[in-house]
Amino acid sequence: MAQTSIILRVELDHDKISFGDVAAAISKAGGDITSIDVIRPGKESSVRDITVDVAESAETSVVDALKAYDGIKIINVSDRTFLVHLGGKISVQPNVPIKNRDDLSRVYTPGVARVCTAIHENPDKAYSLTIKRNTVAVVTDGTAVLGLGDIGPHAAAPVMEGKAMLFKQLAGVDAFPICLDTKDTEEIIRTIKAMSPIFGGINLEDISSPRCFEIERRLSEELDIPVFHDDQHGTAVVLLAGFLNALKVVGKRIENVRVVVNGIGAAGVSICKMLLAAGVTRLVPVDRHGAIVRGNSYEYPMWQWLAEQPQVEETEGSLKEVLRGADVFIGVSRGGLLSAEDVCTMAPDRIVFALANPKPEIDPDEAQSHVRVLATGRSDYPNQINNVLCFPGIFRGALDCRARSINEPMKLAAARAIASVVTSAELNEHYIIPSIFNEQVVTKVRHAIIEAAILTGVARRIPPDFR
Ligand SMILES: NC(=O)C1=CN([C@@H]2O[C@H](COP(=O)(O)OP(=O)(O)OC[C@H]3O[C@@H](n4cnc5c(N)ncnc54)[C@H](O)[C@@H]3O)[C@@H](O)[C@H]2O)C=CC1
Ligand SMILES: CC(=O)C(=O)O
Ligand SMILES: [Mg+2]
Repeated sequence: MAQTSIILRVELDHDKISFGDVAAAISKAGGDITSIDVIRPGKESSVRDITVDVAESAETSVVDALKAYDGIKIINVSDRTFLVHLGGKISVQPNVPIKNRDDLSRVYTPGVARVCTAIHENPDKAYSLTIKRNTVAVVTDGTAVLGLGDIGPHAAAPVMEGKAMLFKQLAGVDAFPICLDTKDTEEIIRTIKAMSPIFGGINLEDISSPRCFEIERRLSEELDIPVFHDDQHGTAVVLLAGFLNALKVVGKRIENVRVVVNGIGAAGVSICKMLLAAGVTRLVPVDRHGAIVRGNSYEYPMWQWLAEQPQVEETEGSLKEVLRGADVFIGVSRGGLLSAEDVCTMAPDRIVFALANPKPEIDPDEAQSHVRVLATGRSDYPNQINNVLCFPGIFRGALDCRARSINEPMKLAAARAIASVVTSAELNEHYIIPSIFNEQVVTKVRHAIIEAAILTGVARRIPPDFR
């Protein structure tokens, strides 16, 4: 069950209520007290901050239970998730201090002019003399933010700031969130191209399909730095890693399994492509209207491409109809589409990847006892399939070897690297994918990316540890 943590600031009238009564009321309403701070002690009354872990669904019950008591005044209820967002989550820090005029004249005018001239004479020097070497733009237009949809560029910012934090903490990459106030494909392409000189790579994020395909394709062709739409390829890379390991757990072979992928948008298209490249022979892509079927015609080029692949089935039907007998379900659509009854129609030893965020396609608590392997995009359940397992290492590797692009062999190598972090001795139903805090993940993905970039000729520099 999804948990949250709240801080209740309360004033207690000691003649009317004891702290023991408050603790009992919180516990009865489903809360678990994890810490207590006395903010203002006093004989007659006191003010305390009580931190409570509680299921998201029971948050209001805890507050309502306390309101029912005489002698307790609720001064404030803070949600700890909101508290970590106060003032934004990142900032820019200088690498060198400016302590005197001499420092000033070197980091800024007049000294800086000589450095500008050197870059003007040799643009490659931008990599050694500016932040370009280590900086990635995380760019969105706010049109497909998590599973929340088109919530706009302002509302998308907390996700992009979060990604920037992860880039830095996990891989030492400086990433900057850019939230564009336009949905126009050409304007997005023009804007990203115009700002690209300062960046060593472009991570596109939460841009809805089908525009995201054209934006990525054009930018990849027109820029000489890597452009990577993480919702497409990051998700597909991590999914493939989990998929390969899940098949090992249930003892099925990739060429025999029937796979249903629901939601053929940014993530779904890339997942289908990667599954086919990895050897899946029976694929059923599904979107809102039902299965995408071999031989039919479709308005979106990517759906049309799928309908022309020999591995795509000819069976028409709704999601629930085509799910019958499937070995694997992969959802990258929206939350709450399936029930336990639906997944029970799948083949024995079923594998379910319910990846919609924040609410999976099926409630994990409901699905758990009916499937052999369950994975979601969430951090509060085992087997978290999240592109954060991939993008820090991918960009660390791409920046270190100054890759021109991130190609298919590099993505496949990254997927295998992630899968390999889980050893056969460790592999089980609840551990098909490593934790994002496993330090081997970034190291192995970086190594795989550089190796594949060198082999495929897109590396412009051989990092010292590869010489
Ligand atoms: N766990 C992870 O690492 C990731 C999860 N996701 C999640 O996957 C979902 C989709 O993300 P994107 O591909 O970026 O969005 P998108 O907007 O590009 O694609 C969503 C697709 O789902 C389809 N869809 C919507 N409702 C549907 C329904 N009831 N049945 C079948 N198809 C339906 C839409 O028509 C669209 O084609 C989101 O919930 C997102 O949070 C996306 C990327 C990474
Ligand atoms: C994880 C992610 O990128 C998404 O849900 O959109
Ligand atoms: Mg995303």
